Amino acid sequence: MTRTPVNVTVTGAAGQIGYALLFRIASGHLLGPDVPVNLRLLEIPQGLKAAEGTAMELDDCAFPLLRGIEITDNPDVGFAGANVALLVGARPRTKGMERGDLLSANGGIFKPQGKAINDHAADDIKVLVVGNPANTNALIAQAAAPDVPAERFTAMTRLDHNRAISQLAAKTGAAVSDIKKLTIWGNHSATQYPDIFHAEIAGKNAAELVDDEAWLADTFIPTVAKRGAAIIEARGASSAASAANAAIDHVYTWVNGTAAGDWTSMGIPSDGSYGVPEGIISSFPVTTANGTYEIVQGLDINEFSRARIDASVRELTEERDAVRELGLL
Ligand SMILES: NC(=O)C1=CN([C@@H]2O[C@H](COP(=O)(O)OP(=O)(O)OC[C@H]3O[C@@H](n4cnc5c(N)ncnc54)[C@H](O)[C@@H]3O)[C@@H](O)[C@H]2O)C=CC1
Ligand SMILES: O=C([O-])CC(=O)C(=O)O
Repeated sequence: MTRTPVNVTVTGAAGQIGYALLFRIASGHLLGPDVPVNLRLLEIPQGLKAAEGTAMELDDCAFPLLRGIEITDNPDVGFAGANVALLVGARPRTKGMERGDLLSANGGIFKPQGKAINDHAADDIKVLVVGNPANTNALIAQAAAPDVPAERFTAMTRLDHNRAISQLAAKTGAAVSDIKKLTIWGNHSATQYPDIFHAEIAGKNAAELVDDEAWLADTFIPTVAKRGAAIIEARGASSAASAANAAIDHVYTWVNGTAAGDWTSMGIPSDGSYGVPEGIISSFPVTTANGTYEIVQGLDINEFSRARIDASVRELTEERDAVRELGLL
């Protein structure tokens, strides 16, 4: 049986994450090795020529699963019939820009894109926002799409999740594949909280194995939370291949499910679980199955974790209030 191709829209397709992402989508890593895809590349007019160049290279790979590529600067065209949308293009913070300016500039991108998704995407649309500030950009897009179920709008904290697993593996000498049930809570920002209290290393509790709260507070958490800045410092550009890899992981897991005995981290609209105000897009531990996700319930949150979750959630509510004042919600 030939499968109907899945329409995948990528915004910011000519950027550095786009370049690391598109070839992996086309080779079957986003959805699976038997799922054909149509790519829609959405760029601003200045990015169209570079996107055309990338499309030429995609052609040159002769990917068996790639059934078509469309390039546009019109969101209504870019999201038409989209089943999966990866919102990567965003306005970066430039010198002298205040947070309010950044939120306002991104509102100008994510509000119209949310509306275009509302009006033109397929009924089963799944949205991942990568462009920063990812959680609040996802909230802006979601608010502009009242006809799409809110839970289809997600923000990427999978890069933080993967970074945390890697740091924990390095500290304990464990294999990455032995680490399960790690959680990123809150915002994709320096306030995020990587939580190892429920994590397991080869079946044993990670926090008990590490048994070093000073390392947790002074090394692990800041290393994970500030890894983006450290990459910029070292590379002279922000994380691109690892961000693209995390976007692939996020969507693959959402569509294909978490493994038994494990969970992942996704920025999702809060339902009020764990005292996180309903509606804000915050990272939680989630399990996925059949294209849907559920927050892992019943975890015991100790004082150490509570203070850090609350601090990151406070930042998210401040961002929500700021974009509300700007008329973006
Ligand atoms: N959530 C996460 O974990 C991570 C998020 N990021 C964020 O991802 C975003 C993209 O990063 P890069 O690819 O490195 O940036 P980049 O600057 O290389 O590329 C961004 C692309 O977006 C395009 N663009 C801008 N406005 C657009 C619009 N309205 N519609 C369509 N395209 C538009 C630009 O023309 C450019 O080609 C940034 O906001 C970055 O901070 C980066 C790493 C990790
Ligand atoms: O820090 C940045 O600008 C890019 C980013 O989000 C990350 O690497 O986590």
